[in-house]
This record gives sequence, C-alpha cells and structure tokens, in this order.
Amino acid sequence: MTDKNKPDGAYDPETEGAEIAFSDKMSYGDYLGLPQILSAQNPLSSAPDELLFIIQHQTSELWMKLMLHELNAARQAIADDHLPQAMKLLARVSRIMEQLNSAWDVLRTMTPSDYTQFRDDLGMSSGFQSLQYRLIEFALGNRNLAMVKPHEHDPESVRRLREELDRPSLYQAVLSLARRRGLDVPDAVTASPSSEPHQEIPEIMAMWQTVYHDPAAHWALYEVGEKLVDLEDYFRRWRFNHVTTVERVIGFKRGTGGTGGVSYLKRMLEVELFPELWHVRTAL
Ligand code: HEM
Ligand SMILES: N[C@@H](CC(=O)c1ccccc1NC=O)C(=O)O
Repeated sequence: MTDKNKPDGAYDPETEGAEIAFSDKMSYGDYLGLPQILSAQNPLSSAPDELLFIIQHQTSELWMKLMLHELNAARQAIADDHLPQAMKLLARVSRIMEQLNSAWDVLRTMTPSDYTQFRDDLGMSSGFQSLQYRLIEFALGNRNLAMVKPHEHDPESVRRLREELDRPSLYQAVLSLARRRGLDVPDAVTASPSSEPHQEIPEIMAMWQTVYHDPAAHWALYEVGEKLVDLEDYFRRWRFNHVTTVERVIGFKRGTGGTGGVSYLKRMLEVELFPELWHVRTAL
C-alpha cells in the first residue's frame, strides 16, 4: 500500500517493526494448518444452519482430540506414579469437558424448522459413528466390543479402537495404583485390560470406603477419586445437554444412525463410568 492510501494516524505495522513479508517464512496460517481446517466446511444443502451444525461438530472433535491426548497422558502418569502431573492433566480434561458442554448453547439456537431443512442430506451418518467419542468412552472404561462394528468399513479406526481395548482403562490404572499403595484390590480386576463395561465390584466399593473414611491416610487416592467423580460429573452433563438438545430439535424421531433416538440417549444417561465412587457415598 502506498503512503497516500494510508489515513493520517493509522497504525503502520511495517514502520513499527511488525514482520509483513511471509513468502519465505512460516506464518500464523501455515503453522496452524488453517487452509486445511478452514476449507473443510462443505455444506450439502443451502440451508443457512448447516454451517453451524458442521462447525459445532468439527470444534467438538478438535476438543475430543485434545481430551484423548490429555487422558492418555494422565493414564500414563498414574501408571508411572507421577500423581501431581496426573492431577494437573485430569483437571485439564475437566476444563475441556466444560468447553464441550458450553458449546451446546450455540447449537440450541437451531430450531426444528432450521434443522429439517438439511437433516435428510445427512443420510445415515450420525455422532454414533464418532471414532474419537468411542475412544474416549473406551479409555474411561465404558467398553463394549459391539460399538466397534459401525467402524468396520475403516480398518484404521478398528485398529485404534482395538488398540484402546488392549490397554488398561483409566479406572483400571487408578485401581492398580490403589493396589500399589497397599489397598485391597482383587488381582482379577486389573490383571488384563477389560473389554466390557466396568460393573460394580464389592471389594472395590470396600476399597473406596477405606479411602473416604480416612482421607488423610490415603490422600493421593482420595484426590484421584474426586478427580474421577469430577470428570464423570462433566461427562453426565454432556450426555444430558445432548439428549435435551436432540429432543428439542427432533423430538422422538428415530436417529439417522438407526437407534431409537432420544430413547437410546436416555438409556446412555444411566451409564456409570466409576460406579463404586458414586455408590460409596451412600455408605459414608
Ligand atoms: C441437532 C443436533 C443433534 C442431533 C439431532 C443429534 C442426534 C443424535 C441421535 C438421535 C443420536 C443417536 C444415534 C442415532 O441413531 O443417530 C446421536 C448420537 C450421538 N451424537 Fe448426536 N445429535 C446432535 C448433535 C450432536 C453433536 C453436536 C455432537 C458432538 C460431537 C454429537 C455427538 C453424538 C455422539 C458422540 C453420539 C453417540 C452417543 C452414544 O453412543 O452414547 N451429536 N445424536
Ligand atoms: N443423529 C442425528 C444426526 C446428527 O446429529 C448427526 C449427523 C451427522 C453427523 C453428526 C451428527 N450429530 C450427532 O449425532 C439425527 O438423527 O438427526
């Protein structure tokens, strides 16, 4: 731009020393891969709200990517007995869940009339087929081999899901920690990675009772236990926000993924990731 085009007093980045020549240097957009990210919104209809719908899902998937990264790091830190690091990472996971939960407030502004303009274009695609969501559930301990099936068209997704099922869940990592700290955890609970949802086990309930009866004597486990309750609390809020938004937008229609829709999502509200940590409260 020539000087005569510059209004008096306007900020001139060049004279202030700001770099302006990026043909041979890495710029903001280069580093962040923005050309790829910002060209990945491809609405199938001319409905005004389809862009909202796409961006809502894409941003959720980005936060889920970070959540998986932090959850895996937390699980490793627990296995390595690096408790302060694990606590920091789990606190971050809860903040990420808060981001995911707040995002529903944007999508809630979409009415049934807005959504029905493009719902048919979605075909049979559905969040039910979200690989990262399933990996998160598996990592936390809500494991179910049947949920791998919708990914069978994609060998890389199946590989990642199976790899996850071959690792101890976050909850199993915590229970192994409890055993290392001298608490009574039956061998069978942590002997091999589980491929089924965790069911309440009386011995684990007794173990948490010991911890919660005397927090000072078992401080590390007490802190980890509360972090898990925090995490599940946020997770439940996500499920609740989802089912409420779904009922608001499609009522009791079947889902595009083929489930009963709201009836399926309500059933998922009953899932308990860390059942003993909730049930121990009644016994205190
Ligand atoms: C208007 C918005 C939405 C509607 C109407 C909707 C509807 C549904 C329905 C009916 C299901 C059950 C599966 C099926 O049969 O399709 C489902 C599952 C799912 N949706 Fe959504 N959804 C919406 C937004 C979102 C958003 C923003 C996300 C974030 C990524 C999301 C993620 C998921 C996931 C992960 C599942 C599987 C849940 C599970 O198996 O427990 N959905 N959705
Ligand atoms: N299952 C939704 C469709 C839906 O919401 C969706 C479709 C494609 C990609 C992500 C979606 N989000 C959550 O399920 C429905 O039945 O309307």
